[in-house]
Amino acid sequence: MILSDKRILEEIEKGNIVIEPFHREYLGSNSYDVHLGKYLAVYRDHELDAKKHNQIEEIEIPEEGYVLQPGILYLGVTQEYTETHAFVPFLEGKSSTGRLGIHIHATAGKGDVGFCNTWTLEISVVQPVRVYAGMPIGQLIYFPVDGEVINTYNRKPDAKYNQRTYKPVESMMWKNKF
Ligand SMILES: Nc1ccn([C@H]2C[C@H](O)[C@@H](COP(=O)(O)OP(=O)(O)OP(=O)(O)O)O2)c(=O)n1
Repeated sequence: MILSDKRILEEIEKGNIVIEPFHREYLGSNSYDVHLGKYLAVYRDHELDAKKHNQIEEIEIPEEGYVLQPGILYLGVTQEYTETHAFVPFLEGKSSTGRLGIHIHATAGKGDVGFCNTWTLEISVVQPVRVYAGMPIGQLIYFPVDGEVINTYNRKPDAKYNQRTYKPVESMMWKNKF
C-alpha cells in the first residue's frame, strides 16, 4: 500500500510526515515531488575505496545551470528537508527526469522510518544534460510499515546520514566494520 495524496496531507497534519518547504502543487496523486538543491559534489579521486573515507569536491549550480557528463557520479541533494516518523519513505525518479536519461539514485531508494534530513541523490546521466537548481528531480512515496519499529533511524546511534545538512553527503561506508 502506498499513501494517497489525501493520506499524505493527513499525516503532515499529524506531524508523522514533514516536508519543508511544502507546496500543495507538488503533491501528486500518491507522491510528493522533490527538487534539486543548488549543491552537487563529485569524488576527488577517480578510483574509490569502499574502506576509506573518499573525499568530495563541491559544485554550486549556477543560474544558467550545470551540464552533467556521463561517466561521472554526481552527488546531489534535495531542496526538501523531510521527516518520516511512521512510514517508510522511498525516493523514486520521475518519468520526466528518466526521459532525459537522468538516474537519481544508485540502487538506494529506500529510506528508513525516523529518517530526518534532506536526501542525497546519486546522479548519473546517459548523455550530457544541463540541470538547474530547483528543477523537479524525484518524488517521495510512502509505505505503511507493518509492526512496531524498535530502532527508528533518528534513534540509531550509528545512523550515518541523519545529521541535518543542505549539501550532499558522501558515502560513509568506511564507518562499517568489515
Ligand atoms: N538515495 C538515498 C537513499 C537513502 N537516503 C537516506 C534515507 C535513509 O533512511 C538513509 C540511510 O539509508 P540506508 O539505510 O540505505 O543507508 P546505509 O545502510 O548505508 O546507512 P545506515 O548504516 O546509516 O543505515 O539515507 C538518502 O539520503 N538518499
